[in-house]
Amino acid sequence: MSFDTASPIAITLGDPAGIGPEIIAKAFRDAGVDLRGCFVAGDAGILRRAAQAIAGAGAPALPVALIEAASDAGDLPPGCIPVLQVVAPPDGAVAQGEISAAAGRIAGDCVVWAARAALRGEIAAIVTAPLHKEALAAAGFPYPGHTELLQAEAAAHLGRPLAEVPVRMMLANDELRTVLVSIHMSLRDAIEAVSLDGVLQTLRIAHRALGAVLGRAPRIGVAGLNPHAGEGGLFGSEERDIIAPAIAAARAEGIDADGPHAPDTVFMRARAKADGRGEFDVVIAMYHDQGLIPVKYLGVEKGVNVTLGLPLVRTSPDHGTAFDIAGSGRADASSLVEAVRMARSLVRGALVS
Ligand SMILES: NC(=O)c1ccc[n+]([C@@H]2O[C@H](COP(=O)([O-])OP(=O)(O)OC[C@H]3O[C@@H](n4cnc5c(N)ncnc54)[C@H](O)[C@@H]3O)[C@@H](O)[C@H]2O)c1
Ligand SMILES: N[C@H](C(=O)O)[C@H](O)COP(=O)(O)O
Repeated sequence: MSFDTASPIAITLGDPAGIGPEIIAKAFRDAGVDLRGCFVAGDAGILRRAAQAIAGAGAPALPVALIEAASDAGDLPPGCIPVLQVVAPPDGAVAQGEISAAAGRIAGDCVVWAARAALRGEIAAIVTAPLHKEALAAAGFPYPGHTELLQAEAAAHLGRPLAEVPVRMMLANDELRTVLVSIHMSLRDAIEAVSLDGVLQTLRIAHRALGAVLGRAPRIGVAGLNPHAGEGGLFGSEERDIIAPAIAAARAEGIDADGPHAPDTVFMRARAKADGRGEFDVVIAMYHDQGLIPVKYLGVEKGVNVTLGLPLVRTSPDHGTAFDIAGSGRADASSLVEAVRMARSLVRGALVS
């Protein structure tokens, strides 16, 4: 699939009770060049409040410019926040730092709007500001996060069952990438989800997506599930019975997969060294925290979340709604700016199926 690199990029508002609107306002203020051609799919009033929060009470804030259509985003000069009003304005001010169904509804509706616009080809990519999963659930969305919501929107658009549009979460910074076998589920369920099909599908998706970006087969390191990758069966059998056969099947397809490796050391082996290369281009992690802790630990300001397998480009900062600092103006916008940069490079390289 090819993408129109001149098309605008939608940044979804995120949960208005969290730091999403503030980091968006900060990104437009401090990284105007990177944000050219981007617009906010959201609510103008919430963005005005966020712009004021980062400016400080009484200080002049970055103006919000309402646009009529996504295609107007590229016409605006830097020094403003282009907003397309895609939701009804909330009744009254949304309380910051609190979970609410109303805030979850606004956050979710903005993502649905952006997903449909991207699937219709009206925008080049989606960059999602963080939403709160409990608020999303309180609003009645039957998805744990963006990834699953976007998968459902894509499947509906393509007229295919969900299982035929498999997606995976990748977290990446300039030193390390990881792709997860399973995402938002309990640890018990995640252990059950380590299946031959699930690991093999993850390897295929990572191979295809990263191959498009790197221009060669990625070197994929596969983590085990158990301590020391099972220590020869002493600490578990999933490596021998499930993960190793999945790696062998992938290798038979020409995928450069290696492992299973001890989960506590495979990430340091993959991490880029001074020459910019690590032993692996990406690590396949067996569950959410196994993969995300190493990447987030390298710096919440650097990581980018990318959904692999979608027929659209979607990136996101690697952090959440940070209710503890929402409204203070202290939130760091770097990861959002990285997510915009990553979205642009993916639009150019088409890291999608
Ligand atoms: N892309 C997303 O939508 C996304 C990503 C991760 C978490 N979440 C959701 O966000 C909610 C809160 O999650 P959490 O508390 O576990 O993680 P969090 O990332 O919101 O916060 C963890 C810590 O990091 C700090 N922090 C986070 N982002 C920051 C930034 N940009 N600048 C400065 N400090 C920052 C917070 O203040 C907090 O101390 C949950 O509902 C979670 O599911 C959403
Ligand atoms: N798993 C992600 C993280 O911890 O950063 C986060 O929950 C976002 O997930 P979605 O992109 O599916 O909303």
